[in-house]
Amino acid sequence: MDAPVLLTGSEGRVGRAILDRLAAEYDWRLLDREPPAEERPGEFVIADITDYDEVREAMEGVGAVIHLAGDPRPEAPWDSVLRNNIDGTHTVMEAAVDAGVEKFAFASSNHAVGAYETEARTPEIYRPDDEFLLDGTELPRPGNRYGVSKATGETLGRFFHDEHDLSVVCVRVGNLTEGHPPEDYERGQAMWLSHRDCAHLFECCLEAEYDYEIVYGISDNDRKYYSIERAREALGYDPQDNSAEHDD
Ligand SMILES: NC(=O)C1=CN([C@@H]2O[C@H](COP(=O)(O)OP(=O)(O)OC[C@H]3O[C@@H](n4cnc5c(N)ncnc54)[C@H](O)[C@@H]3O)[C@@H](O)[C@H]2O)C=CC1
Ligand SMILES: O=C1O[C@H](COP(=O)(O)O)[C@@H](O)[C@H](O)[C@H]1O
Repeated sequence: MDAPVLLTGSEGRVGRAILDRLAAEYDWRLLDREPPAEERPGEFVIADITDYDEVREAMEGVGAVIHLAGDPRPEAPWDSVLRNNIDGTHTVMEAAVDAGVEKFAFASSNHAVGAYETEARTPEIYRPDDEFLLDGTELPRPGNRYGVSKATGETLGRFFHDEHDLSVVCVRVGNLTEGHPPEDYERGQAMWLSHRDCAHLFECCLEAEYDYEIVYGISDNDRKYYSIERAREALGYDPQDNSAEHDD
């Protein structure tokens, strides 16, 4: 990818995991409503993703977008996810199409499918010997309004792909923590995404050729109920980390 890459939500946890490892690899254009906390690579645009004109201007000349900006709280109220996650994602995708962007990676979430974790299945599905596996072909099944907003973002991606030919990959990100998986939290260990694998996965989203994809964004954990096969096949994802290697 030679053209600039627009990274929305660059000041957040996922944005920093990406930039820590890929700062020198791309011509970055960073966008966040918060000013940068420290020096960042490339150009920085302070804007709100619900403002079409500001986002369209930031999109000029961009080849690919990694769209992270939004409210990441599973307990976020409807007015916030409606504005930041649904309207914001629609605005960024529309501006991308209008600017002729080729590729769009959308940070979806495990919470788009959280309600598959029924009482009957849990906690067994969080354990290595359980065979239950979601592979990205299942229907969304959110367990909260935040999950609804992420499933909606995936559907917006489908629309902008089918109607406007934008290449879209929706990454259902698991639980990103730095250095080691969440402790005393089986669910978090099953969906751990290390910083190293996170940066690699989003790099794959910038380099691979695809039409419309939904993939799971987790490390190669022994405990898992999300398949990473589609991410391997469609994107060339080759994760290096495994939460089991951090067991005490
Ligand atoms: N951290 C995680 O483990 C996971 C994150 N995700 C998704 O990844 C994305 C990034 O998450 P985090 O980095 O953890 O969140 P974060 O809260 O650390 O970062 C989000 C960034 O987006 C910016 N932002 C929010 N609303 C905005 C708006 N209207 N206009 C411009 N900027 C705005 C914030 O200022 C912040 O810097 C989110 O969409 C989240 O739903 C999904 C699954 C897991
Ligand atoms: O989508 C997200 O998921 C992770 C993991 O969910 P959790 O309910 O196990 O904490 C969450 O930490 C993150 O904030 C959220 O954006």
